[in-house]
Amino acid sequence: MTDSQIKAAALQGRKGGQRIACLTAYDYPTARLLDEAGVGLLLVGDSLGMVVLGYPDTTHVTMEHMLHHVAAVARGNQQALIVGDLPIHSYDSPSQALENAQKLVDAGADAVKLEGGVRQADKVKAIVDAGIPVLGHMGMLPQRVLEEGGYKKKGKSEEEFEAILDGCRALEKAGVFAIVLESVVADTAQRLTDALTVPTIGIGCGEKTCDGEVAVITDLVGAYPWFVPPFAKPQSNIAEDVSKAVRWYIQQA
Ligand SMILES: Nc1nc(=O)c2c([nH]1)NC[C@@H]1CN(c3ccc(C(=O)N[C@@H](CCC(=O)O)C(=O)O)cc3)CN21
Ligand SMILES: CC(C)C(=O)C(=O)O
Ligand SMILES: [Mg+2]
Repeated sequence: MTDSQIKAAALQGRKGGQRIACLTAYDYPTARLLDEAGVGLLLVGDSLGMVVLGYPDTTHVTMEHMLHHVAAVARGNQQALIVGDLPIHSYDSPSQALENAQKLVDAGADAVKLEGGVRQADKVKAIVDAGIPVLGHMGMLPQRVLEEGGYKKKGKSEEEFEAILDGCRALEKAGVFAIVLESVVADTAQRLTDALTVPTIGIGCGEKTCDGEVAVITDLVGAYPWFVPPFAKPQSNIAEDVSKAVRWYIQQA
């Protein structure tokens, strides 16, 4: 087993046990701070398109963007498992998915994540068969925000629960080591967590309905005040600190 596979398997082994705390990171200083604080999984999310690059959503993110930020995060990290998001249209076929997953790994990622279930199972299998760990992502899929006309909660009906479960089961079968559940109503997220053999990692799924949590680092520290999802629980206000420091600087210059 490679180092990356060992780390992914260790996280997978935490199903129902020690909780999994994950955060996004997009640059060297943040990766270094989070790794040194003991975060076990650093996600270089395509959310960087919004909170770092200023695009209105994640559909503008390219492989070039991802490679640039994965490399920076890898330079700041020692212990954590680094997961790189495959951006929209970088995994339209199994061969393209594998080629781009390998590029993320060459840039410093240990694993990759892609959005969707049944339709993506063949891509996941191609990547896993090549020895690269894959994290699944179900529920609300931000790369489909334009088709869906917004960010909508998922898993509100029995049919939606069944559809998400089918997708998760296809991902499990294809070999993912865990699955991110995004914006799934709390009781559905809990039922999915109970039904699956791999750990679930929740965002916007309520309190402790999953085996772990992931958050966008700028939401946690209050560094991007212009788009904050309703479930964010900011623990500091970096935006205000920066404004204050800069106003002081202008004043005394
Ligand atoms: N800064 C930031 N934080 C994130 O968590 C995040 C991003 N950006 N960009 C990519 C996606 C988009 N995310 C979002 C965006 C909006 C909602 C939201 O408005 N949720 C409502 C939906 C209610 C409905 O069903 O209509 C909610 O109440 O949860 C949730 C997640 C999560 N991701
Ligand atoms: C919100 C997480 C799960 C993500 O995919 C991202 O940050 O891009
Ligand atoms: Mg993402």
